[in-house]
Amino acid sequence: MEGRAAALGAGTVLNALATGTGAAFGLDVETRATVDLDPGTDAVEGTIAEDPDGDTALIERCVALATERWGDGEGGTVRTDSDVPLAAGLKSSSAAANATVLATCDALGLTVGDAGDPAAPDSAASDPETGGTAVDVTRLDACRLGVRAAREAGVTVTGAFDDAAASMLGGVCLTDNGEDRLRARDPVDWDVLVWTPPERAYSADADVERCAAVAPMADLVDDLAADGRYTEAMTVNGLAFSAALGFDTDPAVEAMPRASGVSLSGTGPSVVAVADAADPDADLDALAEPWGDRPGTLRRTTTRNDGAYTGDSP
Ligand SMILES: Nc1ncnc2c1ncn2[C@@H]1O[C@H](COP(=O)(O)OP(=O)(O)OP(=O)(O)O)[C@@H](O)[C@H]1O
Ligand SMILES: O=C(O)C1=C[C@@H](O)[C@@H](O)[C@H](O)C1
Repeated sequence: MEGRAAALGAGTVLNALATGTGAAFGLDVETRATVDLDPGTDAVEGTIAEDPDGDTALIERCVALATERWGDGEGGTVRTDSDVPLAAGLKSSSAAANATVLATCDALGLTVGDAGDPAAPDSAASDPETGGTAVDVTRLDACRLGVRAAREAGVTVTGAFDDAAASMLGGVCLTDNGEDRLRARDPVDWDVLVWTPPERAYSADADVERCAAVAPMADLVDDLAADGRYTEAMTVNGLAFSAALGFDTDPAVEAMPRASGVSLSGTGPSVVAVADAADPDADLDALAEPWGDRPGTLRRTTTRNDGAYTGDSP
């Protein structure tokens, strides 16, 4: 019983650590999971290809919760391999959890889709009565199970349903992380430049009190995002949370004349700049020059609106 799936990394519009409301958008970087279920055991053993000594508790918990919910409590093995760097602010834990839950569904022979989720991308074709496709598991349910696993594994502060929804569904997802509720989802088509400094920052270690202090700015970012002004929202978010978490704001200042929006992603350290095709001033090639002089890596990518999938391709 082998199953495979992949889920997206994501960038931040609004960090939820101040108010519990967050927003993130799917990036064209993937984490893939392969799950092999064994009905003869309930033990799960995980491996992270890029980090053989990495903590596998999250992905092991994802398999256990998924077989408990949709299978017969089978154990087995799970392996992730990823283009999303760990602890870099690009939502590696959300991508790993989503890919693992979906790969477990795939191994159980379940169909996964968006039936019955009005906010999800293909819900219009979801009703069997009207000729749509019936599914066994919705992607949002799978996403919520991964968030539960992340809370139980202690790798998140709020549950990070914003990151998980963007990783699972693609597009910009605005969420209430207290209730694991998707408030809004919007497709976006941006070019993206990501600068990842050499250091790493685990979300679970972030200074939550400092983040709470910038709650009035988070409310402003929420208002901008709710109006669909995502690029301005992310720039305000980046300035506020860089200040709260002690990150340099110079990369953002360098980006502002050359990007439609720029933000510290998650709890850092990556900084993500986006270029909207309709913005005549955005020029990520020009931004790559000053950012390229900084230590660390530069990555060019785009947004994705399709999200996570089972099997080997979307
Ligand atoms: N590719 C992966 N495969 C398996 N587990 C992972 C993977 N990435 C992250 N994890 C799990 O999630 C934990 C937290 O990782 P990390 O801090 O990177 O997640 P994050 O909160 O999404 O942060 P960031 O947004 O900075 O990437 C890791 O210790 C590990 O247990
Ligand atoms: O652990 C968490 O709850 C979070 C971590 C960061 O990625 C944030 O960007 C996100 O909004 C919430």
